[in-house]
Amino acid sequence: NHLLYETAQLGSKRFALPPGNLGWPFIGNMWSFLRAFKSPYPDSFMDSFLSRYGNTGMYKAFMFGSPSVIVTSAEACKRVLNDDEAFGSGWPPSTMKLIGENSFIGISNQEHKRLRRITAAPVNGYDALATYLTYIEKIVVSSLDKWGNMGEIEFLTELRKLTFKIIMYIFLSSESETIMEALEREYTMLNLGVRAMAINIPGFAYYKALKARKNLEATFGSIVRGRRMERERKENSKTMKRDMLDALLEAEDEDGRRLSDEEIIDVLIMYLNAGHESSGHTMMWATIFLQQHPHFLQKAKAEQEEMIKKRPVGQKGLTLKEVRQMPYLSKVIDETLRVVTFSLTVFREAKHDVKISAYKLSNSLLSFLFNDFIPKAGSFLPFGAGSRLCPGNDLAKLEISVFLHYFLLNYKLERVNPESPIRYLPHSKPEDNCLGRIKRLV
Ligand code: HEM
Repeated sequence: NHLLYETAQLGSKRFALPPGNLGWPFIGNMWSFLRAFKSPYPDSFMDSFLSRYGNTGMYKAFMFGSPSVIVTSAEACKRVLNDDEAFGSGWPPSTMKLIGENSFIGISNQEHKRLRRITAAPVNGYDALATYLTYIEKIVVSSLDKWGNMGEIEFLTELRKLTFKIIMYIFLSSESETIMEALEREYTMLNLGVRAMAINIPGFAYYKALKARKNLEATFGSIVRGRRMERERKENSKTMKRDMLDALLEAEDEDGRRLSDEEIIDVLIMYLNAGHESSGHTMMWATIFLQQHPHFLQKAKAEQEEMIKKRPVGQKGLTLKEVRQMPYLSKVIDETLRVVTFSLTVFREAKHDVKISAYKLSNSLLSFLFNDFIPKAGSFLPFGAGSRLCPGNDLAKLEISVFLHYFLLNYKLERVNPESPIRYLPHSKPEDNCLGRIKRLV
């Protein structure tokens, strides 16, 4: 179920703002938000609005430094996500500083459209996915094999490295372990700052995140400059392998303007972040949930075994057609996405006052996915909707399906602390990063 927020220009004319409260001076509702999300009951944050103001689906609040409206009903969320005329990106300035002013959350709708055109098909198109499948499969098989021999591992940490390798390969053709490990560590710091209070003082998460951002900028900067030089040297070489960085370096607008290094760096920082955290966490949760429910695990495994039996003799590995015909596994992934709600919030800014239901919304807005889910067609939006629908949705489902295919057929996870408490920020995960052993089935 969806829950959107909106920053409101207080002082209504024709319509009333939704019910709610603006919390404490300066910090608004952030304290109760952080308290709830650092407790075992994150839902208590929204529950307090529900119990005080009723199930109106929209609530006035003060979040992330702005007066806001939280929108919780799927209907209202869809209205907002699909109305580009009334709403633009509205992420808090503190987040923008971390993700980049030239990234998709900082640029005009027109520029956003252009960069989506350049980047979406090469990430998510059928041909692209068919090409990536071979690489994803290779890396999933070798990673599982390696983890099987490693003893105790932080399963989530390893999965994040795995998904990071995949997105690095797609964008930069890079397979260098050292670069990857260093970048991955910086991303962990960056993300801890994204939903923290924007306190830029040594020791605070946001301060460390800004430092991580600087390091990411420096590394990507040297990668972009290096590639420009390499391309100049090999100007006419047809044998050069092309990846997303080449596409970004070649892109021109109607006036022949090319993207600057700064613009490319921000797009890379954003894509590589969005493109690995989410799928890594989803792989872990799907594995945990399946193991907690052996009946569903057996059904999911049986589907994979059945599929392999039907394969033509001589076929090695998965085909894209097979991956798209795993109805049960696909439901397992959807259910995981629904329960886990990886994208807790998205933010939008109203360009002018907008009336939704009986309420006025203005300024900026963000969405939560909420857990009192009443199944209704069109109310499940794990990848968002409208012009900012996740451009990596098919890639994500492909990665997760390939991983679960090989895991279910050959491995099991033995957790060290199956009752480990859960952390909800920046993303839900067991506190011990799912410490355990990956064991090969005999
Ligand atoms: C389970 C995995 C994933 C989930 C749940 C997820 C979820 C989302 C959601 C809800 C949005 C919409 C944000 C908004 O409306 O402001 C989004 C946007 C985005 N996602 Fe994903 N995502 C996933 C995987 C990926 C992958 C693999 C990539 C990389 C290719 C990716 C790249 C992006 C980018 C670049 C955006 C910004 C799009 C824009 O503003 O136009 N995501 N994602």
